[in-house]
Amino acid sequence: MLPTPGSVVTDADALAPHNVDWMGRFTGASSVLLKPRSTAQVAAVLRHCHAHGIPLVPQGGNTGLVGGSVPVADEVILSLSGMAAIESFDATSGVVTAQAGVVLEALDAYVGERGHRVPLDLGAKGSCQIGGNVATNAGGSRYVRYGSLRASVLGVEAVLPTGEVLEGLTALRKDNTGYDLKQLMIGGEGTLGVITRVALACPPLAAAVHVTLLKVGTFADAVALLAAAKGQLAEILSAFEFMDADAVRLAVTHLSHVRDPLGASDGDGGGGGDGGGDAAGASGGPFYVLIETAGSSEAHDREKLDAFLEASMASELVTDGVVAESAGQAAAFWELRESLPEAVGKAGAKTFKYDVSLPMDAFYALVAEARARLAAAGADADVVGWGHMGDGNLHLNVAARGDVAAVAAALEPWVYERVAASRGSVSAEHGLGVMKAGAIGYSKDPVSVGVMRAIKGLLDPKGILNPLKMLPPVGAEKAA
Ligand SMILES: O=C(O)CC[C@@H](O)C(=O)O
Ligand SMILES: [Zn+2]
Repeated sequence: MLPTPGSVVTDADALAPHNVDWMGRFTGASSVLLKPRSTAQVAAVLRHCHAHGIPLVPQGGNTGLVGGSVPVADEVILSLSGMAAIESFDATSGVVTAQAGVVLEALDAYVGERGHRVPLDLGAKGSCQIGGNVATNAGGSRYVRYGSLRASVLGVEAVLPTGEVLEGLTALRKDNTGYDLKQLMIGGEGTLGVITRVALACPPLAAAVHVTLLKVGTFADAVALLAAAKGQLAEILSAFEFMDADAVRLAVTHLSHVRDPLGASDGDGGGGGDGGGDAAGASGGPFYVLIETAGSSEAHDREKLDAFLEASMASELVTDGVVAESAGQAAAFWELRESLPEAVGKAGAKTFKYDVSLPMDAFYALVAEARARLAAAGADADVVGWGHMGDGNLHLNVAARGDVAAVAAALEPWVYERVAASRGSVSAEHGLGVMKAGAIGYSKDPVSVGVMRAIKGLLDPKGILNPLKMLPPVGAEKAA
């Protein structure tokens, strides 16, 4: 099969952005990128690589945060960007079938024009691709409403490391015939197969969407607000996003286009510096909560939201808040929330990121303890927390300056041990990639890791597909 023009890239400048992740933290040294246009071409590449023992790394939008989509050494980069067709849409079921390289935002726009929405939304939507989203089982801010992609992805076509094609592109809602093999591809981080096409169930577009930004004084109040939102907003709740005051401060300080709509009225003294050991700083308060509702009736939804807000104000759970009165204002609230990864990246020489699931009683305690630990170590760092609180998913971020090695030593393995002690997950939604492969043992028992290794060995006997991602070399995992 002759390569089509542009499907083989060897020019060093053209390769450079594919050899490094977007945060600039993981760099590989691949000398070739392949850009197949069809499943048959992907299969041909994998057959060849399998026969000759050539390692390769699948790459979508390369927006991941754990170094999962860049080479560790000189693996061939297999880009799915050349497979970006939306192939079909079923107006009755809302099922869209698309090739792996379709950009999430483009897919959402396509189904949006047809009265539906993709059940996944995240900050990187402008460049991440649906194949990568499925391969990493990306979470994002609509998870609280639509749940994991594992339920919304109805079918997956994937090429196995041997070059065989797993023909799983069904659009069936129910299918209990045999093991559900597509689940190995969803969240498999490209270690078991290369996803080439997906069938995704998209819920109806909401006729009424409301976005509100609220401020609460303590983390306990944020927890109570979440319970109230789940109870009172119920089926129209479509996002419950949490940000601490220091995260918001970093965004407005480092990003000129971002504003804090509640900033001017910050009269409770906690929103200023990064703590310095005072009580407000140690607790991290105040906290911001972005709530989105999405439903079918403007009047009904607004009535529900207003009743919820009145009750929350009356009970003094909420100290301040604003409801977006235009689409532009709603977008600005989301911009504040989605700008946090970029903001924290600008605040220090090195950013440490921990994407964890924790029970509510340990959720913000992790941020507060990390802050106290680093202060005690004399570190020059901003310690901030935000996340998808409705799903128990915290993003602990540390922007470190000065002696970053000392910061690393203070954080690891302490963070992982702390999460394991709470029976949390050390990888809630970003995956393990190369960054956290060695930490798998903090969240999975040895028997589970052994079964994972056996599956990997069965499907990829030569270990060519995305090596050193997700599963560390035998014996290299740290125990809980
Ligand atoms: O940068 C992070 O830690 C989280 C990124 C993303 O998952 C988010 O929810 O903002
Ligand atoms: Zn997230």
